[in-house]
Amino acid sequence: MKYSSQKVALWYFIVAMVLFAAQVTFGLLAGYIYVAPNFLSELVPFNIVRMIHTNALIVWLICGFFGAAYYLIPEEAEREIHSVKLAYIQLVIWVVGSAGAVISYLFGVHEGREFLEQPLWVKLGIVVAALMFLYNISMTVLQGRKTTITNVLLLGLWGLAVFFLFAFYNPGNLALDKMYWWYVVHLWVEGVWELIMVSILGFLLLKLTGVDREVIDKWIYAIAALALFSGVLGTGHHYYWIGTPGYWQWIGSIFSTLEVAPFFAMVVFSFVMVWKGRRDHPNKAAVLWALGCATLAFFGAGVWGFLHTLSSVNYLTHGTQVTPAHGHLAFFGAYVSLNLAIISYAMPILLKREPYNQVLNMISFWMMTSGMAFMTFVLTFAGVVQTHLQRVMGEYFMDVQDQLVFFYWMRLGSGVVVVLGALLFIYAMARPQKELIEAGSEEAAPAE
Ligand code: HEM
Ligand code: HEM
Ligand SMILES: [Fe+2]
Repeated sequence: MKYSSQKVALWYFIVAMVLFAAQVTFGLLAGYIYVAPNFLSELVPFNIVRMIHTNALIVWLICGFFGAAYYLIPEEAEREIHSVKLAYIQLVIWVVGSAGAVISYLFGVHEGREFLEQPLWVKLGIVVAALMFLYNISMTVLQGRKTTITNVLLLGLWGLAVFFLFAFYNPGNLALDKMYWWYVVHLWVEGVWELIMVSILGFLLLKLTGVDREVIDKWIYAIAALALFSGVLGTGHHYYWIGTPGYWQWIGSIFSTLEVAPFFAMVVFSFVMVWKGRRDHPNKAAVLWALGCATLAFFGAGVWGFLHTLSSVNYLTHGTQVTPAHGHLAFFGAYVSLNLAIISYAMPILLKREPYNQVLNMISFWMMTSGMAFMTFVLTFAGVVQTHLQRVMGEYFMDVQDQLVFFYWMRLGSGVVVVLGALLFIYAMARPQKELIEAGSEEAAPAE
């Protein structure tokens, strides 16, 4: 750790990991309700469990991004964070808001609109925390060295905050409501979050492989441009059936197909950097997560996204189990893995524990990855069967659901593996380093 204010990141990562554990646990609960529909139905109905699962996901991913920014910006800008105190106040607001949202949901208080269910006061809290954050990191960058990594990261984080503002606009007209809803949901994950992804990956590859900064910079700019070029009009793939004009079928199909390009470029980027890299970095787990992130994002977002993105295909698959098959692998590959990569890299340094025992971390990678991959396959099969029976043969929704129960059991099984993997990851990060303490090797210099 070069700058003492980087320590703030540690607390963001800890909060992120606690919420991560909660998120996957509620996923498991939702998966169990799918096979035992009456479970908890009076106490905490399925829609509330699902809400906590998806909201906790978004909240911990963003908390991880905050941590990543507080960790890497001092190193990139070559100065301490503008205000450490502000960063801690921001975290407190974040935690209070998250807890407030969960408690509200448990009492059935929410605003509807998937992913944006937070009560108004929580939404306002999110904006206040985001403003504090943007002010803090922007001041740090403006007064320090400006790099491609900080430029693109800042653009992504500002974009994240700006598009969230559409959560406050809730028109009564259902078509308009849906249109603006996608401004948040789509323009985040297939727009500005990709900028966050490529800049954090770029930072990790820079540190882990020792490749020249100029090379990394060119890739970052090219990928950021590709992401925005394809992703903005790619929003059209959500405008097929909501009452928007027919030309969206063409625009959405063409531009969202192009969205595969930035994800493919990120795979090439990561592997080429690791192959070219001169540095044999001791943190193999972080390298594994970084490569896994690019690869799984390509499959989850790119391949599984393309599967149902052409309007002629989406006409049949819209809202079937194909959608969560894609949603799970895309979120896991792109943004969960990204966070776990930067946490794997930064936590040992923040805790002055490097080189740490990475075997457990790497086992957790394979557990989570194989669990999520299996879940994706199972849901894809379920989705194909559902599409055929329900959309082609015209059978009733609930009759078809009854025939899919075998797939839902397998989804539950893979979910158990994912949750165990997640807990193992947290344990691997938090575990005191016995070997090191015994060997008295505390002076082992932490590699950057
Ligand atoms: C990391 C990036 C991505 C993430 C995290 C992601 C996540 C999601 C999620 C969660 C949904 C479900 C939304 C809902 O209805 O509630 C969704 C829908 C969809 N995604 Fe993605 N996605 C990503 C990238 C892509 C890409 C690159 C494509 C196309 C190539 C794509 C195509 C689609 C389509 C067509 C739908 C609508 C499914 C339907 O009609 O039911 N996604 N995505
Ligand atoms: C880090 C891992 C996970 C991520 C990123 C994730 C993400 C998501 C997302 C984005 C959705 C909304 C999907 C959509 O609208 O298409 C969702 C719903 C859901 N997830 Fe997860 N999830 C994860 C882990 C799990 C686990 C371990 C389970 C356990 C079985 C699970 C079970 C469910 C269920 C049952 C739903 C509701 C699906 C529905 O309404 O049909 N998830 N998850
Ligand atoms: Fe989309």
